[in-house]
Amino acid sequence: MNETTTAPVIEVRNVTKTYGEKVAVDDVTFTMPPDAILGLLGPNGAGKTSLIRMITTITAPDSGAIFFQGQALNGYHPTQIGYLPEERGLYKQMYVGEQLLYLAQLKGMTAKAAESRAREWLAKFELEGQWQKKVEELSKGMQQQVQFIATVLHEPKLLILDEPFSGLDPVNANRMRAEILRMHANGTAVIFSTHRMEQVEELCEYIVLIDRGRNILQGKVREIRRQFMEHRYRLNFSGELPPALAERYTLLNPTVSGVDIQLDAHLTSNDLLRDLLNIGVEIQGFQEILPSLNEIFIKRVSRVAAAEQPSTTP
Ligand SMILES: Nc1ncnc2c1ncn2[C@@H]1O[C@H](COP(=O)(O)OP(=O)(O)OP(=O)(O)O)[C@@H](O)[C@H]1O
Repeated sequence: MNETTTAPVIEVRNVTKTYGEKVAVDDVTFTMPPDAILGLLGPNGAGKTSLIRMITTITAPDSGAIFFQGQALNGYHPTQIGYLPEERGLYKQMYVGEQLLYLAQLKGMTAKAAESRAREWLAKFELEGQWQKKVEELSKGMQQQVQFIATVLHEPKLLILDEPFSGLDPVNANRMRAEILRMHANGTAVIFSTHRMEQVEELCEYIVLIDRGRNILQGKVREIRRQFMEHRYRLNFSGELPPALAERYTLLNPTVSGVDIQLDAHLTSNDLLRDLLNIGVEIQGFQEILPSLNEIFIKRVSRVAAAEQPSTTP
């Protein structure tokens, strides 16, 4: 096996990018995990697109370096990448089929191979009747699916998808999600960029969280959620809650059949369960509450901001 096949698909090392005075990407370092879809997350203006534009060689870093399968990015690598930008970029006046063939040939495919694959892909999205339509005649969602097809047609090693589901109805979003997962299972590396944290939880096992140009958190989603756990449990019960419960614990979000229990850090879930049984709670359900990525993001950002506050002590 040669060295490049075992190297990570993308490695970003100490990359910085400025536009005039604006530092859009500030010393970002991360490596694509070998098996997981990577979620590139951050609020509007965080620097995600600036980073992606460097990975796709549209722009170059001011400092730092990006490696594709162990090689410094070069002019050949864009043919190995499929990029679906947030701002869709199809030629509106061109016919769908003609456009797909044109874009696939730019990525090095022959017209013949591109045509048979384009027809297969259009059929998957039930768009086979659109070959002879102009892009501007399609609905927004259909245009997005055509652009997705243009992104994947040349079977890139790396797929970069910026908000791919925006504007799609649930059926088409699910269809696209299934295709992304299928390609990933077949060995395509995927970077999924979004500010919609809940979508990341459905698709990604690994995240890189960017805020104001900086990488403020990265790792496996499950481990990050554990790291930010708050010893909080959701209890579902039947009947009345014994008053002793409220005397012993901090209770949150009560409803007629459920309540969240905040536990002191030195107690375990088994301690709590034992106590609930002793008190006489009729337990219907019991589950640890893991924080959502949204909550983690807000917490992490506020921690970073607090650490950056200038000291008020003289
Ligand atoms: N060509 C440019 N010239 C000047 N400033 C830019 C340019 N491109 C981006 N910026 C600035 O760099 C910062 C990062 O922008 P970027 O588009 O990378 O963010 P983003 O995370 O992709 O945001 P969004 O989720 O809104 O797409 C922003 O403050 C933006 O205004």
